[in-house]
Amino acid sequence: MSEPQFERLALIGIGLIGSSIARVARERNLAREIVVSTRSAETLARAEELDLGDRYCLDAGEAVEGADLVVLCVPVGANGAVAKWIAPSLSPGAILTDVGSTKKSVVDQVRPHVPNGVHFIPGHPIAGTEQSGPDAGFATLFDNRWCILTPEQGVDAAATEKLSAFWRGCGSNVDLMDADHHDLVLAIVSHLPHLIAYNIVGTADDLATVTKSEVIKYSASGFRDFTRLAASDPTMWRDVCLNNKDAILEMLSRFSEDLSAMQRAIRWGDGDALFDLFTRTRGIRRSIIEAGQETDAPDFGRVQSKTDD
Ligand SMILES: NC(=O)c1ccc[n+]([C@@H]2O[C@H](COP(=O)([O-])OP(=O)(O)OC[C@H]3O[C@@H](n4cnc5c(N)ncnc54)[C@H](O)[C@@H]3O)[C@@H](O)[C@H]2O)c1
Ligand SMILES: O=C(O)C(=O)C[C@]1(C(=O)O)C=C[C@@H](O)C=C1
Repeated sequence: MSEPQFERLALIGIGLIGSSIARVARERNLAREIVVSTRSAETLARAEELDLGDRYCLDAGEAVEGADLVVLCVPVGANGAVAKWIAPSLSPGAILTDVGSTKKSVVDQVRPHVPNGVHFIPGHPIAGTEQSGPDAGFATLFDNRWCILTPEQGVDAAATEKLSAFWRGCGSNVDLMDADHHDLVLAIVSHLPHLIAYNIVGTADDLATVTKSEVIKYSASGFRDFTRLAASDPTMWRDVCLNNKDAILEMLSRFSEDLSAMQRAIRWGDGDALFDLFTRTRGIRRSIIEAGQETDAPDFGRVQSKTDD
């Protein structure tokens, strides 16, 4: 087996994403030592039971001491406080990154705390599930998925390449882009679908005629796909909404316009408009499958694992 790329990997936050990184890093020898830190003693104990790391610390500052790679795996709104906490303990030359679903607000929160000589390179693996907590992770989560890095101008190119190689080691393809562009793209491909799912499941639940038992009984239909997304972690998605406000509002307003156009086509019996749209969207699904971006159908049999929040 080849030498690990990093001597000491510190994971701050050990939920779905942190524990998946721990598992893949261990399995593929990406770091010589893995240090795990999270804010609750109960979750940390569970991480230890699952043998996710080599050392476990409740103190995030202690966890990052001597680490050459530090990955923040906490809800996006928590990154500023964590960065402030760990900043005095970061080693010169270390790479500091994160996995947050939004990028501009993470940069704004973290950047002011980054000491000179530490390479801060924000990141986002476009891979996940509706589950959370340390039990939910798995080593193959990042296989064949994209990981987007948003290095700021002037960041050390060798550090960016080293982090890219780490994510390739995790199984991902890596793309680099600007943080604002990331937030706009993710608003449409990830954030809006989740908001639509939360909304449709909420609407169904509010309807007096659709009782909860009927929702469960008939949910082998398309509705079930929405319930999976709508089961995603409330803390994570609250933070995504609050931290990508402008791009999400822009996409919601475009979506509302298109929904009104569809409403109009239905009202006026414009079958051609509906048929053309449905044909276009079917083509998009087919091209995603051809590009190998769609793997298995969602596994509804997975057990819901718990998180500490
Ligand atoms: N779940 C996904 O599908 C997915 C995919 C890609 C990226 N992300 C991003 O990854 C990050 C982690 O998500 P996850 O799904 O692993 O969440 P998770 O709920 O499974 O784990 C979150 C971890 O952060 C810790 N934490 C929570 N609040 C904290 C706080 N205020 N201070 C310190 N630690 C705190 C928790 O104890 C837990 O260990 C988020 O920023 C999310 O946007 C999630
Ligand atoms: O597949 C899912 O369950 C996800 O929600 C994963 C998903 C996505 O929207 O694709 C969710 C948020 C992340 O930031 C990245 C990935």
